[in-house]
Amino acid sequence: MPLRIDVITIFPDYFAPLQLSLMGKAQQSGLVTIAIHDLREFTSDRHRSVDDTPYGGGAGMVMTPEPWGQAIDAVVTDQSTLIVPTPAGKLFSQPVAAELAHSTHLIFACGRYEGIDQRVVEYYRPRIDVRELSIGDYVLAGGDVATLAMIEASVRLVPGVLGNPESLVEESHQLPGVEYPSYTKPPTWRGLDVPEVLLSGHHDQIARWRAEQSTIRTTHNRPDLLPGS
Ligand SMILES: OB(O)c1ccc2cc[nH]c2c1
Repeated sequence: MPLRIDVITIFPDYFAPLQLSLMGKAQQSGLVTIAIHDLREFTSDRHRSVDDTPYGGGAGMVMTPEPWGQAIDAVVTDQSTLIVPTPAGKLFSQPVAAELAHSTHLIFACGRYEGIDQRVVEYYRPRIDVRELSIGDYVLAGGDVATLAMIEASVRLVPGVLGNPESLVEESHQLPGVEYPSYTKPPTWRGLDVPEVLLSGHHDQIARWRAEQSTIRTTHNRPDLLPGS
């Protein structure tokens, strides 16, 4: 059963990259199906409007609930997970990507402006799994880029998508900490040599060096990921 993904957005063109590279191959292989829906197709006024002023005042506009209700109703099943990208959401992570990779149906609701009327989340929460997710502590102009990131991080974990599943084993955020630095040919580049141990053929020494480098890199870049932190 392929993973089905429906993306609802006012900027369908943002998702053209999903036809390229690994994401494109995943769709061609039938492991994943991805459909992009223009929210404005679900409006009923001549201006195809999707936003209005916020109750309670404040700057900006809020996305009105009804187009979202119409759009989500058009694709939702009781197997769906509705994902709403928002800076206010729980933090997306590699474990969350792994969960999504093993889902049946994902619906991404890509908000813009100041976000989507909260009643959309409230309406679907009793009916299906609803997850408000953030990709980090910064604010984008909408949920589209966050959705692209979450789709790519999740789809690459769908069994069969990556040619060599071995490459998943040692990558950052799979194991505690971040991964060791990588090198390839040439052995010397602009006066910089590849660490000698990597050319030694001593696999135990290479494994030890890589574990040390992972710890050094994690300590320097992501001490929060160190075991026991
Ligand atoms: O930074 B974000 O992840 C994000 C997500 C959704 C919306 C909607 C309006 N601004 C947004 C920002």
